[in-house]
Amino acid sequence: MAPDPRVARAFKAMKAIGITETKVKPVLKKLLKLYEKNWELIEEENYRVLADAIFDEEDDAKVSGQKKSKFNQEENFEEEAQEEPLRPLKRLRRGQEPRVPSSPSNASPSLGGALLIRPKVEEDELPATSSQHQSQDNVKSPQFSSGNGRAEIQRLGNKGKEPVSVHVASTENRCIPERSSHAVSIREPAVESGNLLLPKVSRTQALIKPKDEPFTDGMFIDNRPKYEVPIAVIHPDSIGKGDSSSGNVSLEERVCLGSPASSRLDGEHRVDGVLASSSERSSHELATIPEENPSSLEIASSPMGEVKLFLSCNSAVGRSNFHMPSVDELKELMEERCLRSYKIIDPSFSLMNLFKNVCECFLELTTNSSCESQERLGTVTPCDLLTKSTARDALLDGGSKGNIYTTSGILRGSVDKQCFADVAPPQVPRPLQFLNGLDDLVGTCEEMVANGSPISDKGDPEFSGSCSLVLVPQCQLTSDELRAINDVNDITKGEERVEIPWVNEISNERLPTFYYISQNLVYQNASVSFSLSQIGAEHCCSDCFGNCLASTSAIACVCARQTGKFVYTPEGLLDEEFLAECVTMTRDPQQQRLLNCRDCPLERSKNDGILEPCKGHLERNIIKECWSKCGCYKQCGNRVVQRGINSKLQVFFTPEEKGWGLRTLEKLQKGAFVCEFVGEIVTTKELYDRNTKKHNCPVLLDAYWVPKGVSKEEEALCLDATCYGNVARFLNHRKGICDGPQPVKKTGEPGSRVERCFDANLIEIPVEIEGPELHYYHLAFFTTREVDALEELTWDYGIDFDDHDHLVKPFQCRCASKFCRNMKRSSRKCFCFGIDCEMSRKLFKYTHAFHRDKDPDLYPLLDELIVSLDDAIQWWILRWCP
Ligand SMILES: C[S@@+](CC[C@H](N)C(=O)[O-])C[C@H]1O[C@@H](n2cnc3c(N)ncnc32)[C@H](O)[C@@H]1O
Repeated sequence: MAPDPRVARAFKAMKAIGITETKVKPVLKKLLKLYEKNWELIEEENYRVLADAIFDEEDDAKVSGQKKSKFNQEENFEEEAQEEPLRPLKRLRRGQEPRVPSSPSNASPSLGGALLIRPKVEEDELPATSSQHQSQDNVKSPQFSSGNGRAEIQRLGNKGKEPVSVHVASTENRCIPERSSHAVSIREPAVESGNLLLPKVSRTQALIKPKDEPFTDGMFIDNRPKYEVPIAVIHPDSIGKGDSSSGNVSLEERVCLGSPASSRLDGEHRVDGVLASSSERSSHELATIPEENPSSLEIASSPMGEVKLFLSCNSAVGRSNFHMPSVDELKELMEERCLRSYKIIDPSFSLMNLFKNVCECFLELTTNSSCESQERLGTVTPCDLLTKSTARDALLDGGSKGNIYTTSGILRGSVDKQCFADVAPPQVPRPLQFLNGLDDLVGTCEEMVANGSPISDKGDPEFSGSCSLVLVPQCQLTSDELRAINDVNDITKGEERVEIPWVNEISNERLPTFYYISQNLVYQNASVSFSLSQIGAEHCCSDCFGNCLASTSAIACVCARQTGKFVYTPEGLLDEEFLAECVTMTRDPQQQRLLNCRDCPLERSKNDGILEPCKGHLERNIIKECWSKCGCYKQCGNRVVQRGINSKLQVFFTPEEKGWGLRTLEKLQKGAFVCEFVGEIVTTKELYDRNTKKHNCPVLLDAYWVPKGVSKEEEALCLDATCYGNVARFLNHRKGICDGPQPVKKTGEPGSRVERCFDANLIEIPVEIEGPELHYYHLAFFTTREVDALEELTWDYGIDFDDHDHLVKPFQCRCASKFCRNMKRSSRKCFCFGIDCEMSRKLFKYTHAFHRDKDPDLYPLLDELIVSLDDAIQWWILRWCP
């Protein structure tokens, strides 16, 4: 008959750690019986229970052998010893001396009556006195024990399910009262073969070195069983007697770790070798571990008598208790993990696991470090914005779970993809940098494993010990790369009222480098002056008070006079009528009014003094906001743009090969202010002097050129956001939202030409804020319609893609709009009307413009005709043109 595969697996697992089948068989049999064939418990943690039971059996066999030879008696002992290995609990009474009565009332006060809460299964199957004896033994002999030097903890099944808990039942406070605030350094106590219940760290999964520490970090994870264990006890006789500061007094005589409350290893009173209530964390002093004794403990005490041990793991200690790990601590931890845990027992040893443990070790020891401490030690330099816990997640999960940058939910996954999809260091800036840094640590660790040699201190003598172990190398990222990484959660670096994160869900490309500014800055020659003396009262509503919008007469507010009404609603949205007007004026070719200047500064700049005919500047509506010189308050409803960005925005990498774009993370109402276009204020001349290829996103501030008759070079201004700019620099050119053929409608009706102009969901509107600097104004973007969350925000650059002499170098537009002006038409010959359809479009455009100016009466008729024809042509083009 084929062996039971589970049995075979158990044999195999044991074989891997050098235990023969002969040894396994009887123990396994007994365990199965004990656990009622609950294999899970046996298989758990790589057959830990089984391995332990076998080891225990071996130990006991030895002990019994010794006893036999010594006393040559106790005939029943062997029988008993044979039973014991079956119960992992047996460990707790190994080496026990004659048992004392089991009544809890007899428990030694020095232990507070440590009781062993056993699983029911044990009560059912073990002699009733057994557990009682165990606990009483421990009560009676409060000595540190670890048998073979290990602190021990056993998880057993309660009916095969629940772990054993060891409770400190007494509420007596065993702390030495009125301890003066002093530090005590205590060496590892001499241990005797065991009487005291101490937690045992699993051989296979030990993450924390158990040698000197009674507890493992794993114990403090909330959803794990809570162990209530007396860590150290004070002999009743020694209380009040001993000089607590005396180095001659033994540990058990002098120290009680924590109050009764803090002796519970739960919640607040975490013990990483440390017990302390969080409220008193600040008043501890630290004793240094003597160099020669790497395994000694650091003990701090507070005036309240609380004592705190700083052992090797501080991950659960609060920030204020930050303890920078020393070389010895790290070494101890590593030794335990690498030498003991891995070398001896773990059958599934792998370098990767080792590596993970190194990382975890490192992180555990630094998790609570403050930024300053990290900086001081030169640790994790490029990673300092990444929380240690997330770094750990990233490291330990290999990024599979994502969530590298957890502070922004939106970033999840994408950043993960970006950082971990590719192993190439430049594309995995932060985590890889971190991993690279740990290479050294791993190397050192491996060396240590191989040689058993301590880690050498090669760090700055000032930080001797710790420094050499914090082996994160010099930052290998360029400052640009670092900037991109650091700005991931907020490209504004705090310049705006809101954070604006970036995300790339498409590729590994990082955000281009630029300097975020939230206000326009003058580059060099631009003549922009905000001197208060220049701004007369006639341009400010000096007579207003409070909120201008609340005043009964809009005209009372000088600022509103320019538009004839307030353009903002009390909700801060653009007035619908005003918005519609702006849209038609800006986007509808029929409504656009192009104004030509005689001496166009733009043409002059472009052609180096050679005057070309002006191509025309769009006439626009302008908003005048109240400002500091006005009588109203800052909260006045006529101040919207100047308050800055208020929506949740995100820079993202577009899937349509448009590069980066901007989107909203929340629904935006129609007429909502989104952002201003901020950049360097440059003269058109300065702009052309720059490399025009690089600077392809300038914005002309030309709304007043004609009326004001701008002719001075320093007053012909543009905004260039290429190097210095705000989030608007990521706004792409309009994106199509219309699907299917558009019905031919009259102007202004849904589906008409105007409707198409809503292709872009933002519109730019000039805003005067500071004063009547007519050649300078702010350019603000407002939504032209309701915009859904995650929708890309776009505006119509107003590019004439056919005009190759344009300031903005045309790009291959991928707006996807049916009405895209950059449709590839050159090769398209259309046979509608027997002419090239590009030509036909132009023809209609110009005819229309001509007739509108020349013959207003003809306009409505012509308009309708053109709309019909143009739509027909476009429909034809889309349908039939090659
Ligand atoms: C103001 S920037 C917008 C942000 C830019 N996408 C980026 O990655 O930084 C303008 C540039 O974006 C690209 N772009 C904007 N709209 C586009 C569109 N509809 N189709 C293709 N490219 C576009 C062009 O390269 C253009 O020069």
